[in-house]
Amino acid sequence: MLKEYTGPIDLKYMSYQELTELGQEVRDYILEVTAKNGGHVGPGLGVVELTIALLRAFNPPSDVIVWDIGHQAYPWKILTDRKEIFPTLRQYGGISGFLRREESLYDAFGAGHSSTSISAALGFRKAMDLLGQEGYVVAVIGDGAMTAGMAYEALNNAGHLRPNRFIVILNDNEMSISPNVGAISTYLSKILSGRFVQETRQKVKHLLEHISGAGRIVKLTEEFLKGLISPGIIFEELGFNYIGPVNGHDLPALEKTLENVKLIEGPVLLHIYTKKGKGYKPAENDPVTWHGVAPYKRESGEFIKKPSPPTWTSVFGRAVVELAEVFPELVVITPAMREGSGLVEFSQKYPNRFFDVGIAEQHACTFAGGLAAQGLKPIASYYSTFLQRAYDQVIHDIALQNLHVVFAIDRAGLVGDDGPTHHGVFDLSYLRCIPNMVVSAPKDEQELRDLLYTALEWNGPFAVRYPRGPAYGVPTEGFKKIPVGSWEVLLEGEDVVILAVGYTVYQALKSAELLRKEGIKAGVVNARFVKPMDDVLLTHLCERYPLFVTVEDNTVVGGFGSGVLEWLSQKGILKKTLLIGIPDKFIEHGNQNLLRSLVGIDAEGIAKRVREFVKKSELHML
Ligand SMILES: Cc1ncc(C[n+]2csc(CCOP(=O)(O)OP(=O)(O)O)c2C)c(N)n1
Ligand SMILES: CC(=O)[C@@H](O)[C@H](O)COP(=O)(O)O
Ligand SMILES: [Mg+2]
Repeated sequence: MLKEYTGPIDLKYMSYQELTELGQEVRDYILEVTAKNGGHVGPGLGVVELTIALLRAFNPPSDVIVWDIGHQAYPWKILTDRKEIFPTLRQYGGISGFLRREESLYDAFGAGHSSTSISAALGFRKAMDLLGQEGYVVAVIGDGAMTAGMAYEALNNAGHLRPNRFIVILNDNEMSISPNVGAISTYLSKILSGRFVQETRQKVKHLLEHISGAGRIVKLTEEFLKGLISPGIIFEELGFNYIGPVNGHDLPALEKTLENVKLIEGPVLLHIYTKKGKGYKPAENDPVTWHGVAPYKRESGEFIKKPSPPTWTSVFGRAVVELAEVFPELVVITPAMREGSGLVEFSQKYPNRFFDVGIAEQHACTFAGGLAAQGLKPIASYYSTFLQRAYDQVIHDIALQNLHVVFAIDRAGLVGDDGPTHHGVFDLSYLRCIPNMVVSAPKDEQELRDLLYTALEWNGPFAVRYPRGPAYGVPTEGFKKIPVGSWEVLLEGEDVVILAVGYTVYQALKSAELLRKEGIKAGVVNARFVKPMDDVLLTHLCERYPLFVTVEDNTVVGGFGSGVLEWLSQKGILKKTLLIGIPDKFIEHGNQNLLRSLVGIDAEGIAKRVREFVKKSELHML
């Protein structure tokens, strides 16, 4: 089926039996490719029927389908126009693991971060109305993504605008990455389990038994009018027509529902239920692990493990468990990233001190602010890229009030296969400019532990950022307090000094070795505090070295290097300075180390730039 498949038009002429076969082949293909490349497995397997139904009931690209996040859209890629190039998924130069407008006309709106689909779809709808364009607009959003405020901002606006031909499909698999959390998730589960209807019957029975005469009729009518009987009361009250729940793996039922929904006036919320990982037993049985995976053996579902040092994430996870004993006031908050942030052990050992708040980065931050204001020591754990969502909260709710919130920022720098939506390459720039904020990055595992300890001993907002992937395997023990703002000279030199941050420190050290073989004596400094900087050491370095180089895995725009230039300017010092970091453009997806080498922040790249810099300065070309 899939071999001969040429595009969505084919789907319209297939029988349900053929479509079932095709669906199976799509699942096989996803498994074949992700087994080699890694990627998001469970989410896509769960929406194969939905994708087919959408492509049969609608006519994209003139009908607009907006997928939330896009991590579930592998079937969409295969069945629209990327069947042949699907094996390049998440490879450098290949197709993205998310949807991107530049990749295909079928990808109406790019994403990677969650809960944007309803807003974007509403924008499409209004634009099409104003331009007099026909067609339907559909947003597909998961139950996890429905924990984010942005989804409700959009529903609120849509319920007010009440557009026609506007459909939100809530794909409910009762999972975020972890099992989904929150009161809305509980409410949705109640609908799926049929408990809503049962409980409603109980309430009606109670009314019938306990209220008599005319009062009974009035009360009953009232309750009916309040919409007590509709399982989708929340959505109905927001101005949507609620339809569901519908089995999202029953293709004929799904398709028929979509055809009916097309006829309804006003916005529609179609609630479907699906199984994450559908059709692949390992993923069905363990949807948390199989949300997103590294390469694996398809037959057994075993992971292909290469020996490597512990990840930065696991070092953080262990550290917080130990720190919880030292600091009884310590509490940890995650916006839906318990597993990815290494917090499973903490959540199990200290369930009362752990808060998964759902995909709610803004709330997580201000919630941490409240906890801190009342005397606790919150660690707000974020992926760098997702902290972007909470920028105003960091400034307005935390820094302005100088509250003691520790921001543990994982996935800083280039993350690799997820690409530009997920690279954490802006945090140094966006945090450095906030008053009261301490911004730090460890060179290795022990320093990560020490910085976390230092942060908990501090009093005010304190960020510690560290990269994705394996650290170095340096032995770790205990915790020590590091003087805030202090840097560390790792290697003395003469010709040039390299001031490096976080991941780039060891790369700078290696580059200095390479340069030494060529007669260039480079000093290396671990600039573990991006803010405040080491005033005393910097003054000394200015006297000692004719040339400065700064290195960071953050954008060069407004990052650490810019901070050094600001410092020099404030002191009135003219110093030839080279800034090495992520260039001012979005970096594509691909292997993490490949990307690091392509942007020149690995040892060879740093050595090359420093060599050219030193040569130019010798020739007085600077
Ligand atoms: C703003 C933001 N925060 C966190 C994430 C990480 N993340 C990716 S998928 C996901 C779970 C989404 O759950 P759901 O929407 O139900 O989709 P499912 O994976 O169940 O299909 C999370 C938390 C993200 N992509 N964006
Ligand atoms: C889609 C999404 O946002 C997450 O699933 C993300 O891909 C996880 O990344 P890590 O693999 O770095 O945890
Ligand atoms: Mg889900």
